[in-house]
Amino acid sequence: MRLQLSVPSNKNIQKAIQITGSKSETNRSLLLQALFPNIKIENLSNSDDGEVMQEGLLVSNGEVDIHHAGTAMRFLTAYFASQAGKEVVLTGSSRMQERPIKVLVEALRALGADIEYVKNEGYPPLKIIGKKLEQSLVSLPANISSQYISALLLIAPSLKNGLELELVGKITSVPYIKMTLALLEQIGVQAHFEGNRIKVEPKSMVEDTTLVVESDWSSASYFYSIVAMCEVGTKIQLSSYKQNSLQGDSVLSKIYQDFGMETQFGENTIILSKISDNLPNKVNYDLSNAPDIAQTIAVTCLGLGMGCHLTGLHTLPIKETDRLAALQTELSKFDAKVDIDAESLTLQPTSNLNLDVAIDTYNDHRMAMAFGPLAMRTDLIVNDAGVVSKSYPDFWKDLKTLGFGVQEM
Ligand SMILES: O=C(O)C1=C[C@@H](OP(=O)(O)O)[C@@H](O)[C@H](O)C1
Ligand SMILES: C=C(OP(=O)(O)O)C(=O)O
Repeated sequence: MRLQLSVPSNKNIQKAIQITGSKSETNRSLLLQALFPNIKIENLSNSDDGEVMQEGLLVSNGEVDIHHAGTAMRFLTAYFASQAGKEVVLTGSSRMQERPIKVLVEALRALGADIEYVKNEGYPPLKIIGKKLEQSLVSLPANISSQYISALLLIAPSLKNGLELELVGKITSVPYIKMTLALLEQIGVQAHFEGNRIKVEPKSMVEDTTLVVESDWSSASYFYSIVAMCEVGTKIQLSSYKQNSLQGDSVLSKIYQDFGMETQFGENTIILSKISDNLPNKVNYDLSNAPDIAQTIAVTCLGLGMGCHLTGLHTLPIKETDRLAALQTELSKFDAKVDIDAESLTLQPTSNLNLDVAIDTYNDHRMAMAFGPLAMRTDLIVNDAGVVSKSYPDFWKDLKTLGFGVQEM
């Protein structure tokens, strides 16, 4: 699907949008529910990633294809490895077969798991023969993806002696690890995270518990970007959100103050308001705790004619696409000057944006959604716009609700 996007006729938007549950919280909650069936879940994500996780958890034998879903790949690897009697080949899209998983496989093998690489050493697909894992202490690198750590923590309470992890190197994407621990706590599992060690106690049964998934803050980022590019006075209400979020991307409410915005927290809602046009020329952020909003912020800066220096982006090259390279290519189509290195991106302020640029999306939902808001500033085309379904299938419909022109070509 190729979409032509154009600016809303009324740039002073006043609308309300309901966003579905966080895909990160959803996929964790689903795994916990598979281990402890008396858990109930509310406000599940309607994303492709949530669906493949749900379907994957139902399989006992045969092939499980999780397509592009990193969390499903990593969480299900740990799940199947720990389930005696299950035997699967866990595979994914061609990009998933390029996303590394060795750190997790080696940690699980050290705990006693039976996992083999079907094609290339260190990458999916994996043949997993489920076993009762007997070991309870393992050490693993923490600087590549926090998802390996969350995967181990999620199965930890179901292991006979629980689990103790020693994290080696600088820990990346820390809020996602804390989210996992917070969900364990909500179901009554005891866990401690201090320095580079995490210990999770075993638990054979949990009380009846309902996990209420907060809506997705990474999805909210695109509305922050839209409001930032609107007239002063614009307000968009999003639900269902809370001030004490488990999601690190809720840092958006602070970051977007730099773009002349304010976030008001109500009961279950946030209202994003544009309150000032007085903006700095350049902003700097370390996004090692919130890597998924890097694309949104870079495009907001482009749209507002601001520069930015974004650091802590060392995980971006192994996500749905190499996001650093993809950002550089696509931002440059607007005549922007962009420099990247292994962990940072620098965008120079750009005043005149090229017209009718066609954005390539590289099978990456966030490339499509990050550039969508730029239609506030210039008409543009988004190629393969259907990629948004990975995390936010209703994205284009919601943009239409705000008055954007969204035309299939
Ligand atoms: O645990 C999670 O739910 C996630 C962790 C992050 O990955 P990394 O830890 O690989 O940075 C993030 O980018 C991803 O979208 C979701
Ligand atoms: C990196 C992402 O997802 P995953 O790693 O779960 O595929 C994302 O949603 O931005």
